[in-house]
Amino acid sequence: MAKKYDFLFKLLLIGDSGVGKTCLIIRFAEDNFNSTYISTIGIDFKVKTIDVDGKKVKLQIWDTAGQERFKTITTAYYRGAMGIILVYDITDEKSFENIQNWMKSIKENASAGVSRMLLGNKCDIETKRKVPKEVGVKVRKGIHYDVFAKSSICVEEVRKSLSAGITLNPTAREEKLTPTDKKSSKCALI
Ligand SMILES: Nc1nc2c(ncn2[C@@H]2O[C@H](COP(=O)(O)OP(=O)(O)OP(=O)(O)O)[C@@H](O)[C@H]2O)c(=O)[nH]1
Repeated sequence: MAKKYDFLFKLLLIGDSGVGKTCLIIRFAEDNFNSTYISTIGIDFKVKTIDVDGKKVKLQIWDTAGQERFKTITTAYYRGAMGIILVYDITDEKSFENIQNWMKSIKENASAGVSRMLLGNKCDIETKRKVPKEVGVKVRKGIHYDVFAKSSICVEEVRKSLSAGITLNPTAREEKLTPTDKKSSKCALI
């Protein structure tokens, strides 16, 4: 059977429980939103194929449970990830403070030099914002986005940046993971 993609990338979403990781993935993969909160148990994934420079790039996006009790299961998936997306809720200061702990967890469990992206979710409820936009940018130094899974507009911006951040290595064999070349990308991944 003919292969439907040229490259496969594995991405992982991490962050506190309830920040909206599942909603972001559903918005990204299915362009949908559901306000009912069903906490993720362990780990799940969705697949989305995007076009980058005329190549079909299959993104396998892993959704991890934010709850502490699933940490042993979820950290086992860090190693295989090429990009890790850290998510916090802009209306929840604690979820932003905890980004430091999630970063520590990346250091301990992921491959060295894995690309990272920081997303502040739920910016549709700007009136309840607790984490100033500038703080998010300053703390992480790299590129940072405020998004909302509730609308596809913000998420579309991230999709474009993800595409720009993915650098396809022409010498890599198909189906092999290709590391993001941070120097040459514009780059959503920090
Ligand atoms: N207003 C608003 N609510 C959101 C947004 N994204 C997610 N939510 C809500 O936040 C709640 C939690 O969303 P989830 O995506 O399940 O959160 P999670 O981070 O996957 O949580 P765990 O699976 O427990 O780790 C749900 O009630 C969502 O409807 C958003 O952009 N705006």
